[in-house]
Amino acid sequence: MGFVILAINPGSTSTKVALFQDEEELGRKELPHRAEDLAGFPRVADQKAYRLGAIEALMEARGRRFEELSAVVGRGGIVDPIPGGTYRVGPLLLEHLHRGKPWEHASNLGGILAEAIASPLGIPSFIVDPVAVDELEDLARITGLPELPLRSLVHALNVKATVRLAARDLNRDWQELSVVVAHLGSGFSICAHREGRIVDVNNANERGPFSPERAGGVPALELVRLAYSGRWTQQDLRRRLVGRGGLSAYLGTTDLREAAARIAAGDEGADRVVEAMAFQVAQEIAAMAVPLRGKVDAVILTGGVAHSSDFVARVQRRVEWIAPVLRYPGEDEMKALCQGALRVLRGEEEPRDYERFAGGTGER
Ligand SMILES: Nc1ncnc2c1ncn2[C@@H]1O[C@H](COP(=O)(O)OP(=O)(O)O)[C@@H](O)[C@H]1O
Ligand SMILES: CCCC(=O)OP(=O)(O)O
Repeated sequence: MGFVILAINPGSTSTKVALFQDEEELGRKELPHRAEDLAGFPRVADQKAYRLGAIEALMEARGRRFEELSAVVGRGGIVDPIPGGTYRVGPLLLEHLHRGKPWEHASNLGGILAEAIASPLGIPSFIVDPVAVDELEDLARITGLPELPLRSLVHALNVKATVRLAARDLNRDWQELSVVVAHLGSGFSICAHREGRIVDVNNANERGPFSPERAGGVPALELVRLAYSGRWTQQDLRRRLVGRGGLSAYLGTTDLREAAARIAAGDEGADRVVEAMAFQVAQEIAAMAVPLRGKVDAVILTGGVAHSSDFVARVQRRVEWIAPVLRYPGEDEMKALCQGALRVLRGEEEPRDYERFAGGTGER
């Protein structure tokens, strides 16, 4: 008898749901949420009942029952800084997923929804490698202002799943590898991954290259000037930096495919912006070779943008002097969630104890 696992991955405009029998995927569906349906909820956690209803309707429509499940696993969100791994959703973790501090992220709902389904059934609920994973080396935290230390915010779920894939392909143990991983999605996480830990990262919302929807690092003093110009509310400026920055700000689209079509039609401005994005990605990759002391087994490109052979080539020609470039386009976070739950259910890995790490700064 194997395990039946429901995986839930909430994003800002949809909830992805997948059902697995062990590693075998039985089905998956992306449930879209219209902006007007979410607009009535002041806080992300307030969407719990609404999204739960959508998942219940999907299960019913597919003739599946929650009672078949062995466990429910959700993408985890912004909680206290914690090391990577699979965490059982207990009372403190649940409280912190609801709290959404210092800001809210849709993925906080993953653990909340998993717990809401699992708890009445008496089965475990988990989160795996949440965006709050913090395994940084101490030096990486120092920014130049003690009151503004680097906070680790990273696409840890896909980063770690991709390192495991690369290790398999290189015939190595993933916990022995030293690699630079660039997760290139709507936001970019570029990190140094050494011996199983993300020892440095740009922070997908605040530093490093611009991305399809995020501004990345911008001139700090000019940002202060904008913030006090009276032309921006805090919320609007945040949205400009994370959501309407990067490609969106320059080209009015977050879709690299649309940018590519414009370039193919001779748009030199679009070409310049995409080239700049690749240049900044390469710069950040090179920077991440430093914490690895130049001993880099591979540079790994993953995420939706890695589907673009043109973009990969623009980055590759600037970084191939560092190490061989491996490409794992897209992501399979649903599978990664299932695998994280399975490792614990099968006793291959101990579940992590959130209480043990909560309340810390990430330094350990
Ligand atoms: N086949 C593709 N070719 C080129 N770009 C792609 C392709 N698929 C996705 N992208 C680009 O990847 C970016 C989104 O990446 P994705 O990993 O889907 O993001 P998210 O973080 O929203 O899950 C968008 O700019 C999109 O245009
Ligand atoms: C900030 C790291 C997580 C993140 O940005 O996720 P999304 O790109 O899915 O919003």
